[in-house]
Amino acid sequence: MNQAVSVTLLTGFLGSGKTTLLNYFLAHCDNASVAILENEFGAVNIDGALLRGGENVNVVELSNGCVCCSVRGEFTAALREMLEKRAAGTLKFERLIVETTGLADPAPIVQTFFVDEHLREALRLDAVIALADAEHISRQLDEHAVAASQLGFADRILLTKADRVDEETKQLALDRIHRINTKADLFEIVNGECPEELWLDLNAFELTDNIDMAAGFHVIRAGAGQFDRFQPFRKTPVKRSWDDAIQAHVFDAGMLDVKKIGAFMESCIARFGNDMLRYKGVLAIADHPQRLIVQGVHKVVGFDYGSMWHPSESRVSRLVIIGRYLPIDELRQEFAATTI
Ligand SMILES: Nc1nc2c(ncn2[C@@H]2O[C@H](COP(=O)(O)OP(=O)(O)OP(=O)(O)O)[C@@H](O)[C@H]2O)c(=O)[nH]1
Repeated sequence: MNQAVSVTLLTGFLGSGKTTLLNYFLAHCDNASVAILENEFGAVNIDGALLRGGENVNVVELSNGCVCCSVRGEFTAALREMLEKRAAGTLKFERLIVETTGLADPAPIVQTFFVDEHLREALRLDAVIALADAEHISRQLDEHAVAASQLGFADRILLTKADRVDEETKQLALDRIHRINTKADLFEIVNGECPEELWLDLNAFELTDNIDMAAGFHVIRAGAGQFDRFQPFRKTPVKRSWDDAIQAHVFDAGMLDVKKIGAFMESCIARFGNDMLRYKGVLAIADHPQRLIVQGVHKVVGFDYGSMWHPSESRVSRLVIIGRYLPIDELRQEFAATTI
């Protein structure tokens, strides 16, 4: 049986540089056995034609709508078909990259990978990568709610086209992005030049025991061989703003009562699931030797016991919710009340 295929979801508003990034990757990774699922909004798929396909590259196109809404069934069907061909040996790929339309909300697409049992087994969603055009992102955020959703969902954000703007415009774009997503590391890339280590195989959806949150905000100019030279950009307190309603919230506590935390999660999801874009938690449960890992997208949630606590460790719980319009103070109180 084949191993689960790693899937990278590439999002970002229209013209943000998704195809350019893909082309750079395809041009520099000779041995990549990759399938690309392209979704173009409109009857003619232009991006598919713009991609430089190589011998090991399979481009599958989905047109006539956007995977997040009208063609979601087609999206699932296309994924299934690709997997069937892979199993039959007629389509060979070890990695799948899904390039969504610039108008797609990533939420329903991500959910597809959680909900569909067959896809869940065969595919492993690696990360959501969002591209943001330094020149236009501020205006796009003002005018299109989906642009904020794309950034809010991202595990990693790549700032493109900074070569086209002055330092002040770039700073404004960075501030704006940071207000929406404090969780994702941010890198600056120009013309798609990005080492694959920066956007592939990030394991962002792994039910791991570590939640590396709020570690700061890093910007680098990702040139050849330079990607290990991180330059911490800044750590500003998160400012709230009416138009950037998506926020990452971190909830910390000690040991939790399993029934209380279960009831809290259930009620939180029932009331606010639609506005909880993503959440992840590593929880310390009283009288249980293992970490409890929780992970979800909107109303789809999974719980799993992870690694054992070491006797010398202090058992602490951390839950991160990325969402919009959440009554955070109320949720903090409720979360705190689940401790023993
Ligand atoms: N100056 C500059 N131009 C860029 C950069 N990245 C992409 N572009 C250009 O921006 C335009 C749009 O890039 P695409 O890669 O087609 O953007 P996309 O996100 O695939 O666009 P959609 O498919 O419409 O969503 C192209 O003309 C690219 O050459 C960059 O870093 N700097």
